Amino acid sequence: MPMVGNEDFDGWLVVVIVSWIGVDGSFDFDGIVMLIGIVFDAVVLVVHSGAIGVYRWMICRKGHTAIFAVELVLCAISNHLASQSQIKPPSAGRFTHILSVGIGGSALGPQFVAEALAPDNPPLKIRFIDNTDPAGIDHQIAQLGAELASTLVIVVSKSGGTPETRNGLLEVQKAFREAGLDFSKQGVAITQENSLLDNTARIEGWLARFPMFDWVGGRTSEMSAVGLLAAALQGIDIKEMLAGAALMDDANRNNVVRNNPAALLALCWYWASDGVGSKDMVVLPYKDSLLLFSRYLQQLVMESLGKEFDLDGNRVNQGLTVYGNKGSTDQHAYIQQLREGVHNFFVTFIEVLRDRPPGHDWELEPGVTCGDYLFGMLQGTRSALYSNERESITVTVQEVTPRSVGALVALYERAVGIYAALVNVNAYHQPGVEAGKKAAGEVLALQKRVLAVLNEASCKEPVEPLTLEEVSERCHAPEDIEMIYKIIAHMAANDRALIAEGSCGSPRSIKVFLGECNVDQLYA
Ligand SMILES: O=P(O)(O)OC[C@H]1O[C@](O)(CO)[C@@H](O)[C@@H]1O
Repeated sequence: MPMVGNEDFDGWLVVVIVSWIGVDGSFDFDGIVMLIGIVFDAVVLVVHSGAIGVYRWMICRKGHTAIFAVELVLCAISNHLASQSQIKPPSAGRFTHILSVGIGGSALGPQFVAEALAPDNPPLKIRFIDNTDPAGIDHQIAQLGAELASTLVIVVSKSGGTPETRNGLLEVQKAFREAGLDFSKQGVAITQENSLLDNTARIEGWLARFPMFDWVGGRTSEMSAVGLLAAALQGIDIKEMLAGAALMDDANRNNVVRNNPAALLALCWYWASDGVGSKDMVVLPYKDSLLLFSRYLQQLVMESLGKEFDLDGNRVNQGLTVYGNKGSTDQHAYIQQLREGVHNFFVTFIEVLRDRPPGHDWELEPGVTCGDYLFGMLQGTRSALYSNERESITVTVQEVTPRSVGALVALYERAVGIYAALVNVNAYHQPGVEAGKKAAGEVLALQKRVLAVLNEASCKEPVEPLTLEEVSERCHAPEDIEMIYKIIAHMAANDRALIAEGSCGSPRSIKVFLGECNVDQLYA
């Protein structure tokens, strides 16, 4: 079990300990050395392509335009914070809450960092709307209750046009109207200049707008305004986060691969999954505050690496599946299968050495603390997996601080870039997501046609309930009959269509109509 690592970066520690089972129990370091050229060519290429969130690398290069962009955001955030005492909601003494509206890369980083680093009693408590689930949105708004009046709403969307985020915004604005509040006095946008969201915020005169730059990817945006504004408002030291990320970036520029954490990590992934994603990455932080790290990594890794084609246009269907929750909790859920079942994974243990802040520990039995149990569970699971030839990587941090979290974010962002270069895919686009978005748009368009047909039949005297076949024929979409059934079942469950005969459990039995005739034909 070789051990390689980078130690003691200015008071904090990141060690990558790699345990693996080669055929002969060893690792081929010559193999790594041969890969350095590829890795570093790739890193340079990636940086030069500008298609990234590797802006910290750019910061070091004085004179690069990116430095101005990044400093602009930091400056805007600092100015905002400096003047925070003067910025008050119209109907409350001060802001007490943040409601962050965004999805994917515009939510996962801030969620992870809030869970990892927000103090127990932050100056502003954060909540998230990260879906277009009406009940989920209602829940967040209901939980805020009267404190909506002292809530800062941060709407985050790089593109400024993501439907879920737009819907969240519209729902929140409705809640503000119903509470008699002026949303524009409490709304902040983080988005690309001139996006739909940017224009909306500008025209409606929102409290503030922070820019997001084209070269900052959504899933690599935690260290941009996306992550930093919310973090700063929660009282998290964002300069320390940036310092940790910068230190990690420095380390990752080291062209001795065994001293380069991101290259090591990427090579471990490559080795463990045969460079084709043959094994899943199970991420197990042994620390409650890092619970959301695996969810954050799931997008970072899977959206970046899960690609149909490589850069030469070959169909490769690449990717690395990521899942995980936290240890030792997961030992009582699925570790049984990891130890003894199908061997289709490798584990990443995230180990945190500091159990509690200094002076707070106590021994719950002679010589043993609660944290010692957590430590023992991690080490025991790691050894048990190893003894059954299950590979694992251990990333160790001294403690969970803004600095180490910044370093972790940078470590994985860079590792993803390097791995993408190794397997020759573009880590910085997501063409596959478009297919689902397009199909969702088509479903909504079909729903409008269904509504128009049902409306017309419901306006007849007497009302004409229709079978599914009749609806699909009148929609000129017989091939979409299954989707039409789904649409009608959904509308019926929400009292927006009525079942005259039959039941949704037997699609061919149903006859459907609308409860009322809409003479204005709004659905057409
Ligand atoms: O920040 P936006 O543009 O709203 O996008 C949110 C998320 O949607 C995606 O584009 C995928 O649909 C992600 O890459 C992104 O993080």
